[in-house]
Amino acid sequence: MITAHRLTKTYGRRTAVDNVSFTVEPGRVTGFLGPNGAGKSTTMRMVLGLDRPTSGSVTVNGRRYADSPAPLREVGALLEARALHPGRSARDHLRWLAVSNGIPSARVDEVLDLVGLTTVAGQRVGRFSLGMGQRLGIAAALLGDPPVVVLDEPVNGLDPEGIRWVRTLARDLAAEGRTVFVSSHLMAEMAQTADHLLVIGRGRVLADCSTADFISDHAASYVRVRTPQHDAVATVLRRHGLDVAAHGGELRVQGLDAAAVGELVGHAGLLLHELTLVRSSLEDAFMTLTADSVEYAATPAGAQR
Ligand SMILES: Nc1ncnc2c1ncn2[C@@H]1O[C@H](COP(=O)(O)OP(=O)(O)OP(=O)(O)O)[C@@H](O)[C@H]1O
Repeated sequence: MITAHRLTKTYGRRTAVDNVSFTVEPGRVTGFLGPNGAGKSTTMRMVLGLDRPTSGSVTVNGRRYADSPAPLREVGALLEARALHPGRSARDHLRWLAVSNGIPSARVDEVLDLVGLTTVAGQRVGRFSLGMGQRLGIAAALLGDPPVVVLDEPVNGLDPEGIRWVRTLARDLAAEGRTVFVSSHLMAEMAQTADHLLVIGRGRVLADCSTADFISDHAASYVRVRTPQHDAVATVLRRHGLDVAAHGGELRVQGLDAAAVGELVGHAGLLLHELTLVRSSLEDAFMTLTADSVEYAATPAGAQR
């Protein structure tokens, strides 16, 4: 379990992480979501003792990571920046890590196999693609068979097969009872991987809830109505207290499900050409939630004046 209590990190006058409290529970995948610059990496670095909090604290299984006698056996981590010796082979890189952490070298071949790098284990890592580097980073994270796994943007640079592999791996690790904390700026990807979501923007927690609750709370829906009797239908629906907005040739209706909207229109003796429940995508929900906290927002062309 990872527990952060009023965790804060400032760099000069900039507050990267602002009074953040959360727990990451074992046995499930917790997705750590936020737009670029939200403070995800800084938080993860503090979890791993690589950055010192300005105030507040964070513990892993009840103690600070820096106080752990065998860190690699306690927490496995993949961080965004890769620090690899380019001339070393993948196997040598892992062997070196294993030896320096008192892990039997037989474990090296196990993790190479687990991440699908066995056939290229003798190649120099300097020639690895981004995706192979990510796999090697994950192999290193799993070397100590740790109960807590922290992955910062693990799907960066992976192809669709690789992305699916990371998703399955994260879920398998959680199913084994481990604490799995995975960051991403991709909402849709996280929705498929994580059981629980921690969403941050500008260093603050915006949501801390199950993925299912996030979807039902934030992914708005409306009923699309197409009718040749546009104005009459809008009047009837509004008279029943529904929120009706005209968009081009369609009406967007909120407040009742599609069947109930259809019945109201039918009872009024009016015609319907289309009745569809439209859900906004999760990506839209995430953008709406974090809109005020995006560090580098593009201004739509023409909106500058
Ligand atoms: N070493 C540092 N010195 C100064 N500012 C920093 C430092 N590290 C991070 N920041 C700032 O802190 C804020 C949070 O950065 P962080 O990298 O944690 O965000 P992030 O959510 O991981 O974003 P990304 O997905 O872009 O990596 C940003 O405004 C960033 O510019």
